Amino acid sequence: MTQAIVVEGLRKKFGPREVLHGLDFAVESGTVFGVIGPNGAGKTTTMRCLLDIIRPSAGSISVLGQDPRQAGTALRRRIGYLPGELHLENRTTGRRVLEHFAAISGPVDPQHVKQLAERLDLDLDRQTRKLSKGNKQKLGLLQAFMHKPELLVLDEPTSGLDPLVQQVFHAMVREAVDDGATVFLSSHVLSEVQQAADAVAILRDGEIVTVSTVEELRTAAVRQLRFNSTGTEPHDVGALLARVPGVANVAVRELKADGHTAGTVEAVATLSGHVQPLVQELAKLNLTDLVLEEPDLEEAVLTLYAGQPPRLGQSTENGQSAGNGRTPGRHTEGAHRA
Ligand SMILES: Nc1ncnc2c1ncn2[C@@H]1O[C@H](COP(=O)(O)OP(=O)(O)OP(=O)(O)O)[C@@H](O)[C@H]1O
Repeated sequence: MTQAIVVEGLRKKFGPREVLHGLDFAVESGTVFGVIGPNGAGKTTTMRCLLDIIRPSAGSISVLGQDPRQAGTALRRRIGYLPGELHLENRTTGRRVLEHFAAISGPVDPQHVKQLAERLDLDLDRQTRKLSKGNKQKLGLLQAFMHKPELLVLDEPTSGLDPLVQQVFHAMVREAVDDGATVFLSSHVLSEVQQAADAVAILRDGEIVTVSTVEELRTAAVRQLRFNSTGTEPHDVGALLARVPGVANVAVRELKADGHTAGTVEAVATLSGHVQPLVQELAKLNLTDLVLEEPDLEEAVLTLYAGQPPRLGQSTENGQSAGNGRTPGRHTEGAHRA
């Protein structure tokens, strides 16, 4: 697999203040890579460096096999960029804006533009000054996708879009990837990224905290567990749960007993990590009810934002993910509460 983006040791200073502290990551071609981080983490700055809108203070960047600082407009044409804020002239229409961008980005099929506008439900003949925030965002998306670029760099792409249009956007991303494109997108909330991304990098204060797949975040997150069982004493249920790795916060109580037979035992606990060891132990019980809730990924990410250190020994001295954070597939268990 080739790599559409390779970033090594990326640093950016604005005046004396460094806001990116040596980022290392790579994005495999034909995948969706999401960067999430709170406001001010450095997502936009990273994207602007990739596009050579601003220049890094140190480090190297390769985009589609080229150094953006050398490659100029030829590389720019192969990229579709949605900036965080699209600056539009007031006295023009969406159609004129797209014509302007098409002149820069190269040949655009008018039929494709028409289809995208229809899917996004965007009136291209409306004056841009009359466009709502969501409609401006649609126009921004349209100009990023319209020339079928090899790489899409999308800064907070779902911002301002209603849920139906967000679904259209996710379909557009899937289709672009099916056609071989690579997508690099940012968000400050995981829920927007988790639907689209193969790999997620969490950026905090100009450093990558972790790069992992959504599946790994899911495994690292804490789930609530609740079940009822019959024919077992509460302390036996408690002992059984104590044997399961990742189970914590256990509370067991007997719901009813008739004096002759053991009643129903209700257990609540939290689980972080893999479910299989739990399932093996639970199979020994006579369950009458079982709920294992969806993991709270937002909470897992917020824990990482809050600066809880990684737990799997993957952190290097300078706080970055080990192995350059390059491989989707590594993760930390910083999200574990148990
Ligand atoms: N041109 C600039 N001059 C000075 N500081 C800047 C400039 N651009 C960004 N910064 C600072 O760099 C840091 C990172 O900003 P950046 O916009 O990259 O964050 P972000 O993760 O995209 O946040 P947001 O979600 O709020 O857009 C912030 O502290 C910001 O104030």
